[in-house]
Order: sequence, then C-alpha cells, then structure tokens
Amino acid sequence: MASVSAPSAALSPHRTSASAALLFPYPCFSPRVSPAPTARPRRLAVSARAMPWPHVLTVAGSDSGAGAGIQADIKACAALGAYCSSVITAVTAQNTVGVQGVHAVPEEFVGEQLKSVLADMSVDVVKTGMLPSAGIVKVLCENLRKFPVKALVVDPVMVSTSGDTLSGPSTLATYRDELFPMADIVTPNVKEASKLLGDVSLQTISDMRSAAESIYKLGPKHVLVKGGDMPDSTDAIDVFFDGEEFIELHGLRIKTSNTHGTGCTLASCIAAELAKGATMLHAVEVAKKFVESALYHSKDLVIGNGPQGPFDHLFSLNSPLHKMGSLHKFNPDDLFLYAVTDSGMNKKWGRSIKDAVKAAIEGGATIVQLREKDTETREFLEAAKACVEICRSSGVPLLINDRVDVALACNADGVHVGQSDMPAWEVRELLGPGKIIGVSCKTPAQAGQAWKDGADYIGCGGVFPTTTKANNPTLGFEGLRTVCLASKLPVVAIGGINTGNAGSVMELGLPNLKGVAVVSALFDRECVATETRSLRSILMNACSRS
Ligand SMILES: Cc1ncc(COP(=O)(O)OP(=O)(O)O)c(N)n1
Ligand SMILES: Cc1ncsc1CCOP(=O)(O)O
Ligand SMILES: [Mg+2]
Repeated sequence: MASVSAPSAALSPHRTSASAALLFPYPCFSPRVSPAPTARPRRLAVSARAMPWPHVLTVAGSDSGAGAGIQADIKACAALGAYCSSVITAVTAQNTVGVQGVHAVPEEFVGEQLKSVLADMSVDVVKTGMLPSAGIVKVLCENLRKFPVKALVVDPVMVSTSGDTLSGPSTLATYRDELFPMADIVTPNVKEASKLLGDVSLQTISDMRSAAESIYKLGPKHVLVKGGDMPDSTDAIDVFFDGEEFIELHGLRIKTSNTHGTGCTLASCIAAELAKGATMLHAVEVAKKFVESALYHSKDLVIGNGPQGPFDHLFSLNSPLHKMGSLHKFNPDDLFLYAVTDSGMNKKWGRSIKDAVKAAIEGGATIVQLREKDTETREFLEAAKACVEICRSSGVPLLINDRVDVALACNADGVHVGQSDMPAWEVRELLGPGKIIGVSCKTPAQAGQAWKDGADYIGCGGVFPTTTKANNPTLGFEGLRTVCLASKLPVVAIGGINTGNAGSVMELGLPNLKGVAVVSALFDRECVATETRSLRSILMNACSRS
C-alpha cells in the first residue's frame, strides 16, 4: 500500500488551530436549485467534475441498531467532511442489548461490491471493520492489489462491545498474514490486541506498548492499541507506535454507557482525516478528540433499553455552541508566548483589539487571550469574532478572559478564569471537552483543584510586581517554583514580565513551565509586533541555554 501522503500545508506544533479549521471544512450543502439557462452550461459541468472530494470506502458489517458498523462509519465520515461509500460484508441483527444474528454476505458478492466502487470512484482510503471470514479478507486483499488506494485503515473487529463474536478464529491468520502487511494503521482495542497475539494478558500501559510493537512486526506501518477498556484508569489512554516512537495519547474518560460504535467511529475518523491529507499521528489525534466530543455530547442520550447505547456523530449540527471548527487539540507548547490584550492600553495607543491581535501574531505570539475588562459586551463580541478569524487563519489559539458567554458566542478556542470567576468545572460543563481552559493559581492547592476540575493549563503569578492588575500579590520565583512543582498541568508565568526579565523566568528550568503571559510589555508599547518579536527571541535564547 502506498504510504499516506504528507499534508500540503505541513502542520507545526503551533499550528493546530488552523489545521483544525481546515480539517473541519463543513461542506455547505446549499439546496439544489436548477440554474437559469446560461450561455455556457458546459463550463459548470467541467468545474464540478474537477472538484475532488475526500473519499473513504468502508468495508464492514451493517448494524441494524445503527450505532456501529457501516452506519457509524458513514456518519463519522460525514461529520468530518469526507464522502463514504460502503461494501457490506455481513448483515447483523443488533441492538443496544447485543447481537441477535449474523448473516455473512457471500464472498463473491463482497468482491462484486468492491469492484463496483473501486473501479469507478476515486477512493482515497479504505477502512475495514467486520470481516467475518478468511475468504472475505482474501477477496478484499485481491481487490486492494488490483485497485491501490492511498491508505488502508484496519480496525480488527472480532468481538462486539456486547461480547458477541463477529469474526471467528479462522480469520485471524489471514488478517495477520495478508491484511496487516498492507495496512497503514491497525487499531485494535486491548481485547483484540490480546487475541491477535495469542491471548496474551494486557494489563498495563507497558503491556500495551509491547503489544503495539508485536503487532507492528506483523507488517502495518502504524499501530494504535486502544486502552478504553483498561481497568482502573481515569484517562482513556491509547498507545500509538510508528515503528520508532511510542506515543501515549491521553483523553478524557467520559462517564456514559453510550459507547457502542466507538471503535468503528475512531477508525473511520482516522480514515476521513487521511483522505483529507492529514499525517497519521494528526489523523489519530483528531479522531480521538472527535470520539471524546461525540461521547460527551451524547452522554445522556437514551436510545434503546440495553446496557450499551449508540451516540450522536452529528452532534455539532445540533449544537451550534460547540461548532467543530474550533475542535482544537491543546498543545502545552502553545503557552510559549502568551499575548493578553488590554482595551485601555490599545485605546491609549490608538489601535483596535483586532489590530493589536494581528500585530502580536505577526510578532510571533503563540496564543492570544482577549482580556477586555472595560469593553461593552456587544463591542467585545464583535471584536472577538474578528479575532477568532485572524487567529484561526494563523493557527494560533484564541482564549477569552472570564466571559464564557462571549467565548461560546464567538466559538473561541477556550476561556481563562481566575479564582473568583466561574469555577473551571462549570466552565468545562458549558464548553465541552474540545475547548481549552486555563485557571489562575497562586498555590499548590489551587493547582490541584484546577487539575481535578478539568483545566488544561494554569497561569501563575504575579511573578513580578505589576500595575496591570490591581491588588495582585507578587509570588516571586519561589512562589512560581512551588506552584510549578506541585502542578500536574502545564504552567504559564504572568505578572510584570517583560524583555528585561523573561529570560530569567525561563532559565528557572522548571519542566512544566511552558512560557510567559504578557500584557503591558506588548500592548503598552508603540509597536506591538516589534515588542513581541524581541520577547520571542529572548525566550528562545533562554530556552536554548537552559
Ligand atoms: C494566562 C493568564 N494567567 C492569569 C490570568 C489572570 O486571570 P484572573 O485571575 O481571572 O484575573 P483577570 O485576568 O480576570 O483579572 C490571566 N488573565 N491569564
Ligand atoms: C492578569 C494578571 N494576572 C496576574 S498578573 C496579571 C497582569 C499581567 O500584566 P502585565 O504583563 O502587564 O504585568
Ligand atoms: Mg478573571
């Protein structure tokens, strides 16, 4: 199988927001209106054919309850903006209780479906789900050799989440010998990984790593061992292996019984992202975030009477407050140069909030917070919407200070709150798991609470005296060090930081101190871009020294 092509715009660690915007290009399905006759109708036809659309072919079983299988795959691809064709390998009678019956489609007819789709349509990525017999696996491999695609995603579905067998032991050898060597990624959960490796016991993250390595040796280019079923863990941890490096992917474990179809959905999302041109790791990260968000938004859904319900893949269509456009995987490195605006300072220098943000980004700010204490809500929201656009197009996350309502209305990437603002856990309830939440902390206890509440980072300060925030106690280096050492979350230092002292803050060498947040040193100056550039180069030099 040809390897996955790199995305046309390389994704740097600081550019996740822009990539998220690109990755969720909600296709605008305008109603089909017959165009009035024009002089050149042929042109329209030509340009329509010239527009390629990311295309995933799922080769899987039908789930009559529509939570998993083909139905989940189509919904997941639709949600991420990819077209999804389908080759059905089996029809299952299934609901929220379990699998009541399986009717495998004859091999020849699976082959006929494959040929129909692959010979005619430009499929980018093939994703496999339930392959009920060794014969069907072989037919698939033959067709993939005849009609090569950009990538093959193999979800080795063997047992349903209800515990029913979907693919017998006789297919295992064919999976391992024929399909895996063609795969770009294989995505077993721990139970499947254990089965694939002869019922080895997988209890720990270290076991998951060993399993990923052993499966990699069977031939796929990447392996993702999913740890959602691991006991006693508060996070949902998956292990990704590319043959060189193991990456642990941490996610929130959402408390819900509506988890039927998560495996199919994750693999389909990976396929959709690959079809759109993402790199493998990025595709996996987006897919994981998507599943987490879908589970979160569907946690209270009631469909069926059984123990495991389906979830809503198209939640974003019904939930304008959680638009997918901002699904942003938080990267702690984004805290490196945190520009925090101040309306008073910008007014003093005769610039708008929007121009201030543009200049900070031009100078190299890696994250922006709108801290507008004296701006009327209407004006603030308008400015915030304009800043969201600027930040998205530059790949810089935009957070709103204090105002959860404004953040929701402008679909910002997150919110920063302090100890007297809305508690972080309430903010998380309102924003959902896909947004970034920062909390100001001056003590280890506050840092611990921020972690429990589901925050992504903490702001710690004032490190130095400041006139920007009234009555703000100064913690000094010792206070900063104490909080950093106690914090399980990444930290950004704030308060009185400028080009003269920023280097000394970073040179403290505290491992989770990821950057500095600055107001007056950038915005109470004539040229914001120049000041930001100077501060950035000081920070970079300090980091290279420490
Ligand atoms: C990055 C960052 N850290 C700390 C703060 C301070 O927030 P808070 O304590 O809520 O005070 P106000 O900014 O609301 O006055 C921050 N804004 N950003
Ligand atoms: C908002 C805030 N929180 C703690 S100190 C501070 C003000 C930082 O402003 P400056 O960078 O101008 O000192
Ligand atoms: Mg506040």
